[in-house]
Amino acid sequence: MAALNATGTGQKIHNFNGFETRTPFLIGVAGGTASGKSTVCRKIMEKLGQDSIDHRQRQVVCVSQDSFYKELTDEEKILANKGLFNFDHPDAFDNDLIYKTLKEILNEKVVNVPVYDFRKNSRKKDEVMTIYPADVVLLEGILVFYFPKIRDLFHMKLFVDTDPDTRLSRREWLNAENKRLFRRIIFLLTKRILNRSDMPSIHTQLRKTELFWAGLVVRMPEKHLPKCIFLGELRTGAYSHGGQKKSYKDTLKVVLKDCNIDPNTWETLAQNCPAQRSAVTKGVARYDQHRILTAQNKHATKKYADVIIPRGADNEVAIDLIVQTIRDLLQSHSRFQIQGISHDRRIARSRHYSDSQVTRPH
Ligand SMILES: Nc1ncnc2c1ncn2[C@@H]1O[C@H](COP(=O)(O)OP(=O)(O)O)[C@@H](O)[C@H]1O
Ligand SMILES: Nc1ccn([C@@H]2O[C@H](COP(=O)(O)O)[C@@H](O)[C@H]2O)c(=O)n1
Repeated sequence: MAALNATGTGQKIHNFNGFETRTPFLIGVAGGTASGKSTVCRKIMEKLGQDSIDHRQRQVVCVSQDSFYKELTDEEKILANKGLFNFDHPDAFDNDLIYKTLKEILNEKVVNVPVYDFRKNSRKKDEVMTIYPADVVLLEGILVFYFPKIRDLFHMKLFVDTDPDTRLSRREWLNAENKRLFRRIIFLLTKRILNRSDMPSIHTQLRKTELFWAGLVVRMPEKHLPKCIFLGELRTGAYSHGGQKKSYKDTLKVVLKDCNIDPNTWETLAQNCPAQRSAVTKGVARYDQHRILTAQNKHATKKYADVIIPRGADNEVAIDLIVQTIRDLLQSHSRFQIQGISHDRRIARSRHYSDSQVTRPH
């Protein structure tokens, strides 16, 4: 499957399934949330004996797309805390940084990738993960095949295909008192139920309710308490006591934009109940349509995979085949071999390394 040509310059070129590539060999691992992407990658690393090697010396390294979640704006943070931010959308990731990082990895550069804190929906301050040049680099994530520019960088594409009910029923999740996992369970559960009953997503329903409620507040007589609280703040952009700045105004603005309604003319529109109802109904339908299309595109990325791994990490046969392919790739180098047979590479590599790494790849 994998062959090697020696060039006049001593550079090694793989010939893998008909196309030539220099090391490192880039493998994309996609699949739904909790399908077992990380577990499959961990197993691959273990079977290749890479997990026990110092991270600066590894021939195979694994990076997660999760490291590239974008920093949220203040408005988005408020939405995220309410469970209204869609972390499963391709634009939730810093795709330019993913592309730049992969290009640097392909050029055998030492790269630093952010470390993501799911509890804070934010990158960890002052912490990065240093990826040292390796021969095989795995990038795992829910949407690594979504954008053609990134997808085209992979030499091999794997898709971990675990059915949604299994993903949902992973028992460890239920024991974990962890906000992120809890959110994922709720997300998968509601998605399953809503898909089966052909109802709009929870994101869409929440947006619809929020906009109808916001319209009602606009039409209330001036002295009514909800109007004083919400629209007082909306008009002046004031701080709420002990709360975040302009929270109502900002979240409403994001929801209006999602539904293609102009926030500047919203109050005028909301004074006219039938007009507001019609605009909200249309806007929400458009939002839901867009959400469905994105979800379909996301799901459709499976078609780009070279290898589909049913049952995820339980599929030892598939994992062994992938491991053997990587072994073949590594062993086709004359200077070094996997599992410590040769040390030439470590010596040759040592001049690249700096001691600046803060954390290690998993
Ligand atoms: N084959 C499996 N059997 C049982 N539990 C699994 C299996 N694969 C993964 N898990 C568990 O399911 C959860 C999600 O797996 P993970 O590999 O993190 O998925 P992903 O990276 O796709 O989100 C983890 O708690 C993991 O231990
Ligand atoms: N702040 C965040 C960011 C992402 N998520 C969810 O995590 C899932 C991706 O994780 P994988 O382990 O499956 O790669 C994805 O479904 C996001 O919705 C989150 O909950 N909070």
